[in-house]
Formats: sequence, C-alpha cells, structure tokens
Amino acid sequence: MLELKNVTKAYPVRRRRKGWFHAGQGEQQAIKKVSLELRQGECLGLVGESGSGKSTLAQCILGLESLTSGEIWLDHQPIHNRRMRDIHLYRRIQLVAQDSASSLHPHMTIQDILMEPIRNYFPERKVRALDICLCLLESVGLEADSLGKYPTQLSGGQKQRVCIARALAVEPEIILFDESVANLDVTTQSSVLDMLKRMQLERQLSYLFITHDLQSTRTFCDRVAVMVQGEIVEIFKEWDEDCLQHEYTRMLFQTLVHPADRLPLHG
Ligand SMILES: Nc1ncnc2c1ncn2[C@@H]1O[C@H](COP(=O)(O)OP(=O)(O)OP(=O)(O)O)[C@@H](O)[C@H]1O
Repeated sequence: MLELKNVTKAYPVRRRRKGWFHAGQGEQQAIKKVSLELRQGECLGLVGESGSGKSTLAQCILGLESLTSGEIWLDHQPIHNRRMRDIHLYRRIQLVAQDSASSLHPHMTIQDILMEPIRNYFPERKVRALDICLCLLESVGLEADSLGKYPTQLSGGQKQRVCIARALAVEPEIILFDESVANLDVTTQSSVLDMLKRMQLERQLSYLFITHDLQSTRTFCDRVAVMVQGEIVEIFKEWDEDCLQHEYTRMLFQTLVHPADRLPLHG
C-alpha cells in the first residue's frame, strides 16, 4: 500500500573547522536508504533510539520534508514528487505527531477542532457532525463536556487524545502515530491502544506506530522495524530472541518486562 524505496534525507549542517576562517558546509544523513513497506490493514511498529530518524521518516512520507533521494509510493502512485495535492494526501494519510497538541488552535473549542475536518472532508455529514464529534471523543476516552473547552483547559494527555480524535475524524486509510500515546498514563494508553486496534481491524486501517518503547509494540503491532542511525537494521514479526539479527534489537529485548515470554504478534 505505502512503499518507501531507498529513501534518504540529509540535512545541511554548518561545521566549524579549527584554524579555518570559514565555516564549512556538511550534511547529516538523518535517513539512509530506507526501504519499507506498510501493507493494507497492517500495524507496523518503528522503534529506535532518540535521533535515529523516526520522525523525519514520518515527515518525509507526508511531504513535510523533501527527500534527498529515493521514492515513496502510495498504491502504485508516486507521492514524493508532490503530484498528489496535499489535501488529497492528508485525506488518505494522517499524522499524529509527537508535539501535535501544540497544533491545536488555542482559540478554537474542541468541538470546532473536531468539526473542521468533518466540514472539510465530509460536508454531507454536517447535520450529524455533533454526534460524530461525541463518538470520536468517547472513542478516545474523553468526556462529552470537553467539547465546549479550549485546548488550554485540557491536560497534555487530553490534548493528545483530541489530536488522535481529529485524525480519526478524517477517516484516513493510513495513520502515522509518532509517540502519540507516550504522554498518556498507563491505563489510558492501554484503552486508547485497544480502541485503535479495534478500529484498525474493523476498517482495515494501516498504522505506522513510532515509539521508543518496544513493550508497547508487542501486542499492538504486526511487525516491528528497528531503526539505528538512520537505517532500518531489522524487521521482525516473531518475538523470538534467537531469531534477531541485530545487536541493538537484542539490547532492546532486554528492556522488555518479561523477555522470557515469547508471544507471537497479532496476525
Ligand atoms: N530540521 C532539521 N534540521 C537539521 N537536522 C535535523 C532536523 N530534523 C531532524 N534533524 C536531525 O535528524 C536526526 C533524526 O532526527 P529525528 O527527529 O527524525 O529522530 P527521532 O528518531 O524521531 O528522535 P526522537 O525519538 O528523539 O524524536 C537527528 O540527528 C536530528 O538532529
């Protein structure tokens, strides 16, 4: 469904060299020749240490960052060359970013925030838009009275749930979750993940689930890709330590609560 072929992203960096009068111009490769496939109805985990390039990858998929080289295809259509207009791409792919709560307009109520994508993408649903907003809120575990509130009146975790609800309102085929549940308390995290899993199975949605926390991918993801310094070093499906290829993945396994349990993933 979504295919990344040899995607590379380099950022320019200014380097000062000792004894030189001029700063040199170098580059930092945030992503190095990443090839990855997200299948329809699949939840693909993407784990890696801080700075390994996970968020950059999500930004590249949505065209928020240009590629240095490589290609990204959505259903056999290239999307890296910006032929698909943003509104059409966002209708199909939504991102719930790490700091997406900061994208909530402070002067809009939660109702206005959730109504906006419904009005833009489904004008025919205008009459029942309020009911849809209430369902969305319920699905992310927020009370109905949140509708009249402003983002500043909500906690960080509640704002993050509004962002998830806003992405769901678009009914995209693919959602990129970038540390989207990391700020939630354990109980809310588990109920939001349960809801997302149900929705994924019902609607055959595809998720790219970016996280530091390998444990959270264990029951949620069908496959897990591991990123180290801009490269995908391993993609695994079975939680069998003996089958792991890369030292970093083996190290991540040591962080699991019950590394001795060897459970198969979903699917
Ligand atoms: N706009 C930018 N300009 C220059 N360098 C950048 C930019 N954005 C990211 N980088 C660099 O690219 C590398 C990958 O960053 P990225 O945010 O993708 O990592 P990450 O794996 O998502 O990290 P984290 O888990 O901490 O969010 C980092 O070294 C970062 O400093």
